[in-house]
Amino acid sequence: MRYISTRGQSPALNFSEILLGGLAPDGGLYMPEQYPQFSDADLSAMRQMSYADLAYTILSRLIDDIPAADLKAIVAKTYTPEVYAYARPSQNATDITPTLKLEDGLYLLSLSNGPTLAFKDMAMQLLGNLFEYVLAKVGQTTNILGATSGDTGSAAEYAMRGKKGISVFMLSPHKKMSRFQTAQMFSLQDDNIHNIAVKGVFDDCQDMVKAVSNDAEFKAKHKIGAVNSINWARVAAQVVYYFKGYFAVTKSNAELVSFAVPSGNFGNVCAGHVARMMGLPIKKLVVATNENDVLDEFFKTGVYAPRTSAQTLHTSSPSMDISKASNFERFVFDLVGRDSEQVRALWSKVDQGGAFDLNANGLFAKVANYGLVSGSSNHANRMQTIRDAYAKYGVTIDTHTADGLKVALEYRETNVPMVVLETALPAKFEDAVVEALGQKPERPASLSGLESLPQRFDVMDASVQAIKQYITDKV
Ligand SMILES: Cc1ncc(COP(=O)(O)O)c(C=O)c1O
Ligand SMILES: N[C@@H](CCOP(=O)(O)O)C(=O)O
Repeated sequence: MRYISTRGQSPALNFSEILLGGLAPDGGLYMPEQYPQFSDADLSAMRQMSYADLAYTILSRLIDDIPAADLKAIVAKTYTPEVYAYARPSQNATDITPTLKLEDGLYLLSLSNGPTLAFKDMAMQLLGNLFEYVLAKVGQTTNILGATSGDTGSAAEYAMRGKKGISVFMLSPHKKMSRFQTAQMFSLQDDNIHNIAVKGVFDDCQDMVKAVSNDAEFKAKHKIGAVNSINWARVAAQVVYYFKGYFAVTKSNAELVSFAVPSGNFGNVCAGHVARMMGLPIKKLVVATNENDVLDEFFKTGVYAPRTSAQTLHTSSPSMDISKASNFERFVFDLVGRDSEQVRALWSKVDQGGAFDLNANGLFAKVANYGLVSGSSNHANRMQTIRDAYAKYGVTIDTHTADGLKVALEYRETNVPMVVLETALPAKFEDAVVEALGQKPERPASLSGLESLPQRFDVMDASVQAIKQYITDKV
């Protein structure tokens, strides 16, 4: 499988060649040249597979430059019950992504049972193992530069700590993550982990990462790698759990399923879009945003108008406080029939702080063909949804999952199961859960007292020059 850039001005490359980098040299995002297709017979064969076997079956169609036995071993080592150890008492602890039935036709897909209690572990643990394998093969090291609004950062740091030849430089918005998220990252004392709190919002951090990635000389000199979902491998790994969730709630491939996805950077729902393009019978992909509702605005109006840092709100689902959704470019690439010239024209506006409107050229009307719909949630909605879920189903959910559930309920259809992706465990957002329920959510015993551990981090202005200097000084 070859990978091409959404902006069409970079050479096509193999998976291992795009694994370590972020943006393509032309500023675009890598996409598979074509989507592998899973037939009805394939789906039937995959239905009963373990998570690891399913992951191998899907990923081996996207990765053909790692020997099959090696890829199989990497996947098997990643998706084990020991790595994804947390499970609610009513769930099967050996299931990597257990499904919880809330009521007839409504399910929660638990994606947050990994080491950092968020769905990011699903892909990041695999990335850690893939990086280690590929780096050893080519005898190289890497300095990962990432941006986080709270969960990618800790997932990356837990996946990469102790890995030979890998250092992590993680930018996060200063004082805008939950107490748990902050402590989970900043309490790490490993020499290869560098936490940098940026005076700004997540989008400022992501812009800094993109600017460094766009400086080809600096990128090559300092071997800069990426772990954000601008890295295709993240999206590829996330495709797997849509298949797993689909099989968990259906008996035959003739059934359709809808998924509700708490969204910010559009990486998670982009993986759902890819799964659908590969032949998974998905009816709707419900994009659920918080008050930072740029994506909801697009799917309702056809206008994509990213907001400035000053216009980006600090909410009680802080990991979704994002106004410039990176992976949206991947979806638009498909929407415009993979016409990279059109993508370049649209993003030349976005990259200059502008917006675009897909109504005039008739493209917005085509969005319906992809099953994408949207809605948004605010603080009052999410508090009420957390209370309702607890009262009706006896389940405590986090604020992001609550945004997903709130919007999911607006799009339920008879005979189409709705699966809400649980993107984090409530323990990560304890203060908000206490506000909603008046009691603390449970957390794994190993993480008790996390917030009291000593923290190590540096504070920085949102400056590309400053982060370049910081990396230069440390490596
Ligand atoms: C808990 C949680 N929910 C939802 C999201 C949004 O996912 P995405 O950025 O892939 O749209 C994130 C961050 O990405 C997150 O950390
Ligand atoms: N919500 C994310 C933001 C980064 O998203 P990514 O999927 O592009 O890595 C976070 O928690 O850091």
